Amino acid sequence: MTIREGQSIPPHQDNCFGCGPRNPAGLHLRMQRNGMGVVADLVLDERHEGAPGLAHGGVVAAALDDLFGGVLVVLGVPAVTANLSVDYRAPVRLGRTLTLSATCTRSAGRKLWMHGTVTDANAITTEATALFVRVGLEHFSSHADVAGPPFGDWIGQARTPSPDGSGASGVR
Ligand SMILES: CCCCCCCCCCCCCC(=O)SCCNC(=O)CCNC(=O)[C@H](O)C(C)(C)COP(=O)(O)OP(=O)(O)OC[C@H]1O[C@@H](n2cnc3c(N)ncnc32)[C@H](O)[C@@H]1OP(=O)(O)O
Repeated sequence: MTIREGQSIPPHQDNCFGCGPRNPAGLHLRMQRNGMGVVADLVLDERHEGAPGLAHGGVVAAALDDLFGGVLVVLGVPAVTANLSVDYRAPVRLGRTLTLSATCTRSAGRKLWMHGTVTDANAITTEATALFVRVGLEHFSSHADVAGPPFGDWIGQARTPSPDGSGASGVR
């Protein structure tokens, strides 16, 4: 599946907590391709509250983690989060239109390094880095049926890992 610049990223699957349209407890993220990365707007509300009037940090981390998963769709690389590190620079307020962006900064072997930010009115509130590790399709198919759309649509066309684990185009 080729996703053009500005085009919507399909949900990982309909019930994904981050981007699935069917998940009633989900964030319903809608991502678009931005270069070799993705961007999304997000408004958090009282369902996502931690301190009064502010977003729970775990929710913000989950949103960025899911955006990294969107970058994988752009790259066509099945991978999972091995490590996620979040710098909370400023409180994230509820009811604001937040801009989230994520990209892959580097890859080597099976490893991909991600970087993402949350901004509110152009000020960075949150910055995250993550290590993703490329996995075979059986990582997903051994737990559930992943043949159907939308998961199957794009994961079925993902490149199988090359012997050296490389193959993520557009990443260093
Ligand atoms: C086509 C697009 C597909 C998109 C995908 C859909 C996403 C779906 C939704 C997305 C939603 C959002 C995303 C989610 O929510 S993903 C859900 C949360 N993540 C998981 O559940 C992952 C669980 N963990 C595992 O399955 C395994 O531990 C993995 C697969 C990660 C590695 O186990 P595996 O046995 O396979 O590999 P390895 O142990 O030989 O390690 C390999 C290399 O990695 C290095 N390493 C490993 N761990 C760490 C670490 N913590 N810090 C630093 N380094 C680490 C390791 O040193 C080695 O390096 P090197 O020695 O080679 O240099």
